[in-house]
Amino acid sequence: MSAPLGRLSEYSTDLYLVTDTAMAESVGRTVADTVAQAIAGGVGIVQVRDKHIDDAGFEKLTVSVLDAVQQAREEHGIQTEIPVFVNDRVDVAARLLEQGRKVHVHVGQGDMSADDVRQRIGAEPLLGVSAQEPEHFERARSQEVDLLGIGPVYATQTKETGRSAIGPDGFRKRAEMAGLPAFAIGGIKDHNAAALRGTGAAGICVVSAIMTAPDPAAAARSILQAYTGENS
Ligand SMILES: Cc1ncc(COP(=O)(O)OP(=O)(O)O)c(N)n1
Ligand SMILES: Cc1ncsc1CCOP(=O)(O)O
Ligand SMILES: [Mg+2]
Repeated sequence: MSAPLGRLSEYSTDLYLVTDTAMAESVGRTVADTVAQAIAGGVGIVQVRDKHIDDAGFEKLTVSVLDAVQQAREEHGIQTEIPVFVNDRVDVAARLLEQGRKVHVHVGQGDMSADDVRQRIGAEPLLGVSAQEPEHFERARSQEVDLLGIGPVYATQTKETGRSAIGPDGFRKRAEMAGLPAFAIGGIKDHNAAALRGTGAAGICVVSAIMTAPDPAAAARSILQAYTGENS
């Protein structure tokens, strides 16, 4: 059984895009343009992830994504808010929040602890945590965590995770015991997304299959259709 969506229930959680600047640039696009197109294809949550730029560059990148999200929502008449998560950079998120920008935070097991992040950003922003093991789930449940990223579900070239792919069944088992909304991540494409339907996922997270796609809107639409089984 999947966990209730809690504070995520006001969002479209099925498809969560995690950005990669180098991937977007390799196909001649900006991250902001890619995000805008992906939203047209049905992406409902965005995370800004860039391991290479400094904090000032990351802050600028995040502002460009926030603006692109707003513009895309207006252009496509999307009423539902699309939350933008900051990957790892808690200081940047705190600065943006101080400026009145609405951002959320995602951290992994090797990053700042969820309790410390919460102290830094306050109660309102959403907080996501990467988790793989029962003890990670248990700890997250005792903290003010809103969602978990669980994976890699399939093999991925995007991140050196040091872990074997858990597959849809491995994800299902973990989502069942997680007790928090669980997002599947790692190697998810249109040809393997359907296997995650009915696994208790709150949604699926995608990086390369959208960031490098020639048409990010079409890629998002096709992954979403495969996952939900619904035609848009
Ligand atoms: C939704 C989501 N799930 C998992 C991750 C991975 O986070 P982490 O383990 O901290 O690795 P990096 O992304 O920081 O390399 C994620 N980013 N998002
Ligand atoms: C950030 C992250 N965390 C676990 S797998 C992964 C990368 C997933 O990228 P892709 O969708 O390109 O396989
Ligand atoms: Mg991290």
